[in-house]
Amino acid sequence: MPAKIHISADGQFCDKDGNEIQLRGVNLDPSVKIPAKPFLSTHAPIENDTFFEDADKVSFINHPLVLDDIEQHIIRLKSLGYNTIRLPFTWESLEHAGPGQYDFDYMDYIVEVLTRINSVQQGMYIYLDPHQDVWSRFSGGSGAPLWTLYCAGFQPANFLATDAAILHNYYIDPKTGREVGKDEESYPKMVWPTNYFKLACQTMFTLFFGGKQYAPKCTINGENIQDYLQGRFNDAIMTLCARIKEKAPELFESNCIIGLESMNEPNCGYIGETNLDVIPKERNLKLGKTPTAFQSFMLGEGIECTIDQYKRTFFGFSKGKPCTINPKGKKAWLSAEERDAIDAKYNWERNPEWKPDTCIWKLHGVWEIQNGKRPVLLKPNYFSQPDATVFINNHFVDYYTGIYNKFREFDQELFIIIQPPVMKPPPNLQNSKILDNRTICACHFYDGMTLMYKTWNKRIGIDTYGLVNKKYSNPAFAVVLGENNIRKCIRKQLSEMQKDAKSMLGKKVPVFFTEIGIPFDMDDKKAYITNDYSSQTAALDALGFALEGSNLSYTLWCYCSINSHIWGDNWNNEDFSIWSPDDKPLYHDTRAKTPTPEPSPASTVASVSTSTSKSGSSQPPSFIKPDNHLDLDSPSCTLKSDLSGFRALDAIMRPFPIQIHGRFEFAEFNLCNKSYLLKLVGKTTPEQITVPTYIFIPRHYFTPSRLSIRSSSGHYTYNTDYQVLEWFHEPGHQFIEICAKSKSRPNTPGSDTSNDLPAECVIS
Ligand SMILES: CC(C)CCC[C@@H](C)[C@H]1CC[C@H]2[C@@H]3CC=C4C[C@@H](O[C@@H]5O[C@H](CO)[C@@H](O)[C@H](O)[C@H]5O)CC[C@]4(C)[C@H]3CC[C@]12C
Repeated sequence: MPAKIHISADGQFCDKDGNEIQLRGVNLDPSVKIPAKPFLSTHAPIENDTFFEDADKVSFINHPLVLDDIEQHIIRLKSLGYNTIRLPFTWESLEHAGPGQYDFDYMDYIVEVLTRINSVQQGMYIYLDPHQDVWSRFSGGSGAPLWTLYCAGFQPANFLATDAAILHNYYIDPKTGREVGKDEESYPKMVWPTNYFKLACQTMFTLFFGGKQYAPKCTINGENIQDYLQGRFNDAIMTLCARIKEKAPELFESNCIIGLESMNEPNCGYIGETNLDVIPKERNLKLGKTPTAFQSFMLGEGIECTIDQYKRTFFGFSKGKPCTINPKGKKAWLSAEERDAIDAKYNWERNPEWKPDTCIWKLHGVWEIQNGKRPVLLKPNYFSQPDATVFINNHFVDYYTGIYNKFREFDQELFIIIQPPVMKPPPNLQNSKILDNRTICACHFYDGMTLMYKTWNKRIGIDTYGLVNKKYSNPAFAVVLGENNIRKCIRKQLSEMQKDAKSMLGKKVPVFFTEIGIPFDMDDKKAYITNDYSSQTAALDALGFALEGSNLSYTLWCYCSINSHIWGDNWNNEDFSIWSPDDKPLYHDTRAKTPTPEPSPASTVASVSTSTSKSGSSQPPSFIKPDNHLDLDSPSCTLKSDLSGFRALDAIMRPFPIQIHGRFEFAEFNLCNKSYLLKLVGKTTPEQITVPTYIFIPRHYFTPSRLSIRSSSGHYTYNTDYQVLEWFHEPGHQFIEICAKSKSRPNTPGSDTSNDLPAECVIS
């Protein structure tokens, strides 16, 4: 059973004795965004209305994983040294049939998934993520059930005609099953987040967070839609938590489930928009059809509009030819007849003032149609706020208070992970009742350049976090030149995100990167043919370098068991999975490529003591043995843990301190010369040093007989089963440098052989 995770006084994860620990792992798995039965990836064409009509009958069982495959996936992840899983699930998967009609079969399947993960060797730490992207599948992403859109009065079947959302499914030719047109013309790369600025998603978030303030007429069964939606969402999450506790309480007792995150990437909707008649100057994502808010209200009411269109160019996004959209009589809103049927189905009674067939923003006097034909924007500043922090400190806090209270009623010891809007600091919660000592702050990081261009640009980079948070008077100042500076800039961004989060929540709150990752389909998917993953390796290594420099825990986005070269993660053309069954045939064990080690020179043989579990060496927390009978140095040895299928493995597989007997100071893994440096402040223990610092030293780089270690003090044991170095060091400032010796380069650069060898090192 993995040890319980504690939080130290300076906001680091630690064990009960205050030894710092790191959480590393993946988001498992993005397939939860789409139904499994029928299999409705975003490349399933929408041929007729069954997409909508049957949305209440879908099942998500088998997403995230097919039960029988769980063991192999978890073992594979453990071979990377990973100890943590972020388990996304969607509201839709729990409550697709209608409000309060839960899919208990799916919940029981999730219980089984958790149980099976927990039974693989010593299990994993798992936390739950109520995931969403741009509100729901029906508005171009994932998350909420279809009925939530009906609840707001929308007719999602008309989102295409009114440009209320852009859905990948509409860009698939039903005859060929392939995408129509060329990428940039039809469904551009990473166009799905533009839904955050379209009518459907922007309205849903405004209602969810600010319905009471902005849409007081929208009440359902006597409740404002804000309370109705938040209530249903929180109840669904808590029903899942309660079901897990009822069916498998041991998952909580054995430290398998460590906590719950708040809603993934919450969004402010229209809240804060100062002028609905223009595209906000500060919006840095403009791609494809880009209506202003007012234009999207008009389109939603079936009024023809000519709107801006943007293209991705070398210099960012530039305006192309405007485009005229004619909804041809269709509206994004339910007709009276349609709404009556929906209301009868879900037992909804709406405020009589809430007219059907009408834009709710027109209903609230934001705009009107004068003389039966002229649309006029009456209140361009309807959603405007005195300053940019109003949403986060009020609307978001109100929502977070709801889930916080419910979760704390359920459990006081589990972590609650607060997730602010993406790339933005959290609310100021110091001295607030909803900030306790089991709270973690979630951050997500994606490098704008890598994400939007799907390439690793070594020459030009952008300070994405600085840009998003308007830290520059001119966006040109956010540009960085040269790979080294780009790497340092990413490192600086993560550390600033951490600093900003701590300045809002206090230094005692740990910062956890619950999502960070890269697209693997870089350079027009060249690597899938050439097996040259150097761009991906460089991009991922830059993230690894940034994370380890600040001792940041993280779960990579993502591991997708059903990834394919053609459809990526089966969702909106994304391809972020660190592993793909389609990459298995491309795999060559890099160890096999390195020359068979020569018999080690006597001095090296004396450098590290290796042990297996049999030797009685203690077991590091939450770590597994890949295989019991592994003779690593036997020429015939192939790693039993199957690494085939990992992409950019060189950058994913990284040494890291699993548990520090003391405090972290600095770490850096150098991929080029395969060296790892760790600096720490060792604990002052009055008695003999008996507790080591555990460092994950992957065999992928470091062959036990070729380890070269230099340190400021102490002695080591290398546990080959776990790939873990146990370093018994002195108190105070210490360092350790671990290198993989090669035949041609016997010593660490800058050090001679004698320096390589610490006072006490033995190989058994
Ligand atoms: C010169 C460049 C073109 C400048 C780029 C500026 C902006 C376009 C980008 C700056 C920040 C970007 C956003 C950062 C984070 C995002 C969240 C992300 O969602 C999660 O990521 C996964 C992979 O996409 C996804 O599968 C998960 O479900 C999500 O939880 C989606 C993209 C974005 C909104 C990103 C968009 C582009 C910037 C605004």
